Amino acid sequence: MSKPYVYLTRKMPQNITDQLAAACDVGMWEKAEEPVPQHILKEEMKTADAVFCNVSDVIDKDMIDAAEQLKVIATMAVGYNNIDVKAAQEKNIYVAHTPGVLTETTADLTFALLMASARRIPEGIDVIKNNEWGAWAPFFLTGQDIYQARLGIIGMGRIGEAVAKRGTGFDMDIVYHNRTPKKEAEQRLGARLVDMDELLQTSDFVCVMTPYTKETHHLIDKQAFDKMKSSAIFINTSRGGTVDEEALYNALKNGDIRGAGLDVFENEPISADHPLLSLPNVTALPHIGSASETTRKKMAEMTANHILQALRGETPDYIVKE
Ligand SMILES: NC(=O)C1=CN([C@@H]2O[C@H](COP(=O)(O)OP(=O)(O)OC[C@H]3O[C@@H](n4cnc5c(N)ncnc54)[C@H](OP(=O)(O)O)[C@@H]3O)[C@@H](O)[C@H]2O)C=CC1
Ligand SMILES: O=CC(=O)O
Repeated sequence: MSKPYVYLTRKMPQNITDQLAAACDVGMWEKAEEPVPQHILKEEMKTADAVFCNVSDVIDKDMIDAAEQLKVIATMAVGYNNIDVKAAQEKNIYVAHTPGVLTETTADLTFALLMASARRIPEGIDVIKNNEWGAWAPFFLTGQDIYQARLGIIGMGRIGEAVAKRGTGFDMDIVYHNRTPKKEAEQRLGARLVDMDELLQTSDFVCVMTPYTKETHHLIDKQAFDKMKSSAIFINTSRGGTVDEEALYNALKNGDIRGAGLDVFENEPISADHPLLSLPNVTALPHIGSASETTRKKMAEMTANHILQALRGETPDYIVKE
């Protein structure tokens, strides 16, 4: 009997392909830093039993409908907005993802962005590298205090809570907005549920940690920036689409808010000539929230394991339920 066929959309380490090869025939896009072209992925999906994908692969209804024997789409990510989950469910195809394992690593990066933006660290680095460091000056590169500031978290889920926990170490006053209250987090972190307007109007740091859905598309728009304090710093490590980037650019340019720390963009990779990147008060990173070696290895192992589970006829440990 022939083995099931799994297709990996990026080059993965040998231990991962070995793990899969013990039970499957393995096909792989051999480049680690370049996504597989859509037409190749669609062709591979027609005959694959399993797909090992990531945040940059768009897996739409057409591709899912054309798949003849697909049993699982396993993404090496917690976010799955790039996959048409409904179309997969209609064909009883599992969509598996990697929640939890990347929570602390992503919270670390989110807090790093917050600190870098507040204390103008990229600008300081540029000053040194460009040989622009003159005499000590009383108000040179003065930033914003983090300790005892108000941290507003939109989307108090796994990562939101982990960011809030870091905030407690800085004696921050934590408020959050969610569709459902998080009583346990409130007690543990001293966080307070507020409505969106109060969060936007009173927070020193506004941090978005929701998934990207129809409901959160451009959740942070011109009206939202208008409500924020002119000293507010906006942090986004969720998905670029939760924010209207043109409104963000205008808010930063006009001084409606003080700065932004961004790990995600509407179009990734963002082009170097994107207007947002011309602003000194933007700290931008290339979607590296979960990018520690340990965490990425765990995510890859978890993804491979989900595939093996589905191909054995078991339900993968973490499937998306919508
Ligand atoms: N930059 C990076 O590299 C990474 C980015 N991410 C992003 O972070 C996201 C969150 O991950 P994780 O914390 O594990 O997910 P969770 O599902 O644990 O948390 C998401 C939270 O958002 C809340 N939420 C959902 N919709 C809304 C809404 N419309 N308004 C307000 N709150 C909302 C949910 O609560 P409720 O439903 O009750 O409202 C939930 O508490 C991922 O979906 C992904 O997009 C994740 C990892 C790395
Ligand atoms: O963006 C990364 C993810 O895991 O989601």
